[in-house]
Amino acid sequence: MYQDIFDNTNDTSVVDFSKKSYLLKKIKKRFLTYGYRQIQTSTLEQYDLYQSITGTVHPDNMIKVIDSSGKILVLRPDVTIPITRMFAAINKQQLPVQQLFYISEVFRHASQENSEQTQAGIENFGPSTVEQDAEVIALAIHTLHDLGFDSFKLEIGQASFFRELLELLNLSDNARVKLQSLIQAKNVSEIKRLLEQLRIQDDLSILIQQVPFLYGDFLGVIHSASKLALNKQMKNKLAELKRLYEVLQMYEVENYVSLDLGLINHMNYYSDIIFQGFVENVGKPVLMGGRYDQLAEQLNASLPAIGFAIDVDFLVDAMDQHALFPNVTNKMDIVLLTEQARLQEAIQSATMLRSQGYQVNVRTDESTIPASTSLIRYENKQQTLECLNHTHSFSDQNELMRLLRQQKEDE
Ligand SMILES: N[C@@H](Cc1c[nH]c[nH+]1)C(=O)O
Repeated sequence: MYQDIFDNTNDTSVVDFSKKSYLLKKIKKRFLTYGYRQIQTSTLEQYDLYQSITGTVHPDNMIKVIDSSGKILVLRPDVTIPITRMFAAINKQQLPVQQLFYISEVFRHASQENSEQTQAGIENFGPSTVEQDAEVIALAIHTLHDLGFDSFKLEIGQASFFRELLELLNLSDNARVKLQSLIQAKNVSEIKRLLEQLRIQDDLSILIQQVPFLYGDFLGVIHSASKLALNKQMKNKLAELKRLYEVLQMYEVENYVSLDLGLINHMNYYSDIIFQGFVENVGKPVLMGGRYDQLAEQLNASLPAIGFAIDVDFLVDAMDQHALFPNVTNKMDIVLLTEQARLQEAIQSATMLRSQGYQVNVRTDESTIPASTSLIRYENKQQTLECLNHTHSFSDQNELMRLLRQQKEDE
C-alpha cells in the first residue's frame, strides 16, 4: 500500500533540475531575442471551455478537479487555448502584434498515467502571413541550434492542404480518423484497402494513395504534389509553401526543414502550416506547433496566430542522449570548517564570500563536510585555505580574497 505513495510522481532531482534550468535559460534567451515577452496563465481552467472547443486534448485525457461549489475544473492541458482565451476576452479583432512566451506545466492523462510536462512555447498573434510563419519557424530552428543539436529536422506540413484533400472524399468521422492515422503511419497497403472498402472513386483514390509519398526534400515534394489533380485552394497552398521556403532561405535555415504533406498533429485547431521538430535518434517530436487562425473564432473573436511548444522534459532526455550538457557538479565552491570558538569569525567570512558570489557552507563537524573545491580551516589559532592540493595560510579577509583570485587564475 505504501508503495502507491511513491508511484506516479514527477519529481526532478538536483542534477536533472540543473540540466532543465540550463536548457530553459538558453530557450528563454533566444525567445527574448525575437521580441517575445513572458506570460503565465492559470493552472486551473474551466472544464466547460475545453469541452466546448473543438480540436484540443480529448476530454478523457484531461485531469479534472472539483472546486468547493461543485464546478468541474481541469488542470491546464494546453497553453495555446488559455492564451487565446485571454486575448479573445479583451480583443474581438486582430490586435497589434502580440508576441508571448511561456514556461508552464501541462497536465494530460496518457495511457493509464497522469502526465505532467513542462512546455516552453511561444504564441504570435498578428497578421497571418508567410513571412510571419517563416520567422516563427526560424525561431524554432534557432532555439534547437542554440542547445547544441547540429543534426535535427523540422518537418513541415499543411493542415488545410490535407483537410481539403479529405473533404473531397466526404467521409464519416470514423473513416476520416482511420484514414488520417494510416496516412500518417504511411501504411500504403492498408490505405488502399480502406479506400476500396469505402468505394472511393478511382481518380481520388489514386490521389490519396500518393500522399504518403509526399514527404522529404521541400521543393521536390512541392513539385511532385503540383503534378497531382488538385483544386485551386490546394494549388494556392503549394504556392505559399514555395514562398515559405524562399523566405527560410533568406534566414539560411532551409537545410533544417523538410516537407511532409501527410503530416497531421494531435491538436486539430491548426488551420494552415504545422510543424514538428525531431532530433537525431529520438523517435518522438521535441517541438510541435503551427498556425491556428480560426481557434479564436470559437471564442467569438478574430485573432490569427501561430505558435509552437517545446516538450522540455523530453528535450532534457534528448540532450542527455546527445551529451549536450556541460558537466554538472554538486560541489560547493568553499567550505569553512571551524572550531566552535571561532564560529562567529567563520560566519563573517562566509557572509563576505557570499557577497562576492561564492557558494559557501560553514561547518563545525569534519564528518559532515560536503564536497567542495576549496576548504578553509579555522583551527589552532590559524586559518588556512586548501585548494588544488596546496595549503596556504592567510591573516585576514583581504589576503583570503587575493588567494582565491590567484586560484581562479591558476585553474
Ligand atoms: N499547444 C500545442 C503547441 C502549440 C503552441 N502554439 C501552437 N501550437 C501543443 O501542446 O502541442
